[in-house]
This record gives sequence, structure tokens and C-alpha cells, in this order.
Amino acid sequence: MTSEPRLAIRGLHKSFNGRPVLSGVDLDVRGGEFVAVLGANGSGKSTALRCVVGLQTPDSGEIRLGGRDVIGLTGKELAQSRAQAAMVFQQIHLVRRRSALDNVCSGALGRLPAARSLTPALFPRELREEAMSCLERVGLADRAAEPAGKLSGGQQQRVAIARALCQRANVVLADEPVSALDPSAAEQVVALLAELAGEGLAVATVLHQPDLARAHADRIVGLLKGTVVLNAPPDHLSQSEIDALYEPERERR
Ligand SMILES: Nc1ncnc2c1ncn2[C@@H]1O[C@H](COP(=O)(O)OP(=O)(O)OP(=O)(O)O)[C@@H](O)[C@H]1O
Repeated sequence: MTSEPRLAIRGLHKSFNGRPVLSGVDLDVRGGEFVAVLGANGSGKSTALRCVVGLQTPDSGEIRLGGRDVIGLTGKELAQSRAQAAMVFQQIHLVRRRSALDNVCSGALGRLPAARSLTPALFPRELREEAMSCLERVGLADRAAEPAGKLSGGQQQRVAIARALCQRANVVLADEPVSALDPSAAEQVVALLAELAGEGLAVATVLHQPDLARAHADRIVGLLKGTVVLNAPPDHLSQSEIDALYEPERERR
């Protein structure tokens, strides 16, 4: 594991309509590390990850990707810095009628010349080869030609992860990637994310399954009402510490 974090978040604040959602969040993810982010509904998990990839704008704080603060960057510099991080979502967002391979190739659209990115027929051969090796890494090379919509939910999520690899992201952020999957597919996808971290990627995933986090993560980060209250390897955390993250949900019921 490298010592310089690939992703370093410092003092992240975000409010919606005057209501604080993130109140000074710090989070580091190093290459080779698999971090699970846990917390009750509304604790700010998605907002924190969305700020990293530019889907939300924080009110204040630092987001360092590859050692460089991306807040305040503009234009090409911002695009290059942000491309280091790719996001995988619960709703998988593949083009269902396109092949798995075409979907994976689309991870490279940000670096293709415009004339090459208009339609998959124009994707260069080298890109198709790279996308194929990304599909191999997620165990789906044999389904490359299949329309994405015909694959199972777990397979589609693995295609989305391959697309993140084809973006050449070195930080992969996943927001509840397994919430829509059955337990066996969920286990496979989380194990895959852990394996990719083991190969050197920096991976952080929001999970609603503390057991999967305990089984696979190197570190668990717990958010409570927009504040990091846990940050430790699973075997350093008691079940009651993890259960306490979900107290606000129980109070609401
Ligand atoms: N674009 C937005 N506009 C207004 N409020 C928002 C917006 N995005 C998120 N929120 C609110 O911010 C709070 C935190 O949302 P967020 O999605 O980050 O929580 P979460 O921990 O990921 O929750 P969940 O587990 O339910 O996905 C919630 O109360 C949510 O309603």
C-alpha cells in the first residue's frame, strides 16, 4: 500500500437549503486500500463521494486527487484531475442495447478525440483491446458482445466497474453498488472491488451491509449526521460501535 493518499478529503462542508449535511468530513484512501463507508440514511455518504467527482460542489474543504486539490481548478486541469476518480452507482447507467464492450469503451470518452467518440463504430482498435482487458479483470470477457441489458444485475455492475477501469481511474468510488443485487451477486461485486484494491487501486464504497464491510474492507469509515465518527480496520471495531451508526434511523421509526 502506498503512503500518499490517492484521495484525501479535508474539512468537507456541505449544506442543502441551510441544513448541514457534511460538517467537516476527512477521508483518506490510499492505493491498495479498500474502504467501506457506512452510516444511516441521510448521514451524508453519497454527498461526500459526489463532491469528489464533481456531482456536488462543496461549500468548503479540500479534495486532493493524486496530491492536488481539485477545488478551484477549472478547464482541462480540472477534467484531468477529476478523471483520476471514477464513480460506480447503485443504478448502473449502462446503455442497455449496446454491447458490454461498447459500454466499457465509453469509460475512455473523456480522452478520445471528439471525432472518434461520436459512435462505437469509430472507437479505435487499441481502445477495444484495452476495454477487453478491463472486462477480463472483472471476469466477463466471454460476455463482451452481449447487449448490456441482457446481463444479470451483478454482471452489469461488473461491466460498470470495468468501465471505470477503462477510464484509467486510479480511485474508484462506489455508491451503494450492491443495494439492488441479490446476496450472492452482492458478495461477488464487493469481493471484486476488494480484489481490485488488492491490485493497487484506491477503492471506497458506500455500503448498507455492515457484514460485507466487515468481511472485505481494509478500513471502515462511519458517518453520523455528516461527521466521521469511526475510522478503523473492521477487527478494531465492535458490533455496538457499528450499530450506533444506525441509531438515528431507529429513533425515526
Ligand atoms: N441535491 C440535494 N438537494 C437537497 N438535499 C439533498 C440533496 N442531496 C442530498 N440531500 C440531502 O442531504 C442529506 C444527505 O444525503 P446523502 O444522499 O448524502 O445521504 P446518504 O448517507 O448517502 O443516505 P442514503 O443512505 O439514504 O443514500 C439527505 O437528507 C438528503 O435528503
